[in-house]
Amino acid sequence: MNVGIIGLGLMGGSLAKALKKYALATKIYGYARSEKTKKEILELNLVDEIATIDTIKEKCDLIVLAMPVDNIIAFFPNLLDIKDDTTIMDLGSTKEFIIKNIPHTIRTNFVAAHPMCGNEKFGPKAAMDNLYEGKTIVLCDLEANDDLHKNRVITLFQEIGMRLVMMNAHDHDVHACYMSHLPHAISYSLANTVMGHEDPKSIIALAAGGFRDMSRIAKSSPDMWTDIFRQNRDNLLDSIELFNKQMSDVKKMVEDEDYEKLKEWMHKATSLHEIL
Ligand SMILES: NC(=O)c1ccc[n+]([C@@H]2O[C@H](COP(=O)([O-])OP(=O)(O)OC[C@H]3O[C@@H](n4cnc5c(N)ncnc54)[C@H](O)[C@@H]3O)[C@@H](O)[C@H]2O)c1
Ligand SMILES: O=C(O)C(=O)C[C@]1(C(=O)O)C=C[C@H](O)C=C1
Repeated sequence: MNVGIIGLGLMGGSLAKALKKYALATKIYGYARSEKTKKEILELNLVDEIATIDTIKEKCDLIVLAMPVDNIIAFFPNLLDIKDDTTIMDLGSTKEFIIKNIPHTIRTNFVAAHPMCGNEKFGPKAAMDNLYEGKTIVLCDLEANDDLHKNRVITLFQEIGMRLVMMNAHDHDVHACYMSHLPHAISYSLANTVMGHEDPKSIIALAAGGFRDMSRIAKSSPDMWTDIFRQNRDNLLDSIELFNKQMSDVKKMVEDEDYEKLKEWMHKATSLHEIL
């Protein structure tokens, strides 16, 4: 099968590497907008050929949309004339808004996927070996897909060694909010809190595991995360409200010097480690 990847950053570039490693594609085509990115992608040997959108539509059995979530939606008009047997798949971190915006004529071709793996790096240089192996891939609303498209995507991720989880898009967005989007909001908030208070020298000198762990994802791409927060706005607002309640609870316990209650509250939180 020929595969075309639109957006060759961390996720698209790493998928290209996995396709090569497991010999899952006859040929990998890549599409990028700028000459600089095209050159970078070829230098990194991520794809076999940089191609136009028309060539990708003509040659590819599977087209992967691996760009920020608003750009995925903006790209749909380019795909209205794909062949019936061409599969489209996205890797976006949100699902409900993307699925609502798929033109109905290509709905059966479009498989909504969200790999639960990644890191804070971005751009073609971030592409890495073995990003997907052993990780979870969430596939949403598969009942809307023709068997050909559904099975093509399922087989691909099974061959890479991913764990498949099927879910409806609404539930996905609620869970992805608590597992990923809220943690990013908290990490960005922590980074801004500390940077507004500490100078770079003390950050370098004193930052040990705790701050590094909590702030790592604050280095993630603002372009990517602004789109995610916009698309999952309602769930994010609900989760921030719950988080703020926890912050005011801890503030009150410390203010009141209610250390017994505080310890109980911390014990409850440590029980997360029985699950994770
Ligand atoms: N980073 C993660 O940990 C992670 C994990 C799971 C899913 N995702 C999702 O995967 C998608 C890609 O994320 P990423 O981390 O690879 O981002 P990235 O910034 O590393 O890569 C995205 C690439 O797409 C390119 N691009 C943007 N718009 C384009 C367009 N219209 N045409 C062609 N190229 C375009 C950018 O130039 C960039 O190279 C996003 O939708 C994101 O929500 C990310
Ligand atoms: O591990 C990280 O650093 C990530 O940001 C990966 C991560 C997350 O866990 O939040 C980020 C976005 C996703 O859509 C899925 C996974």
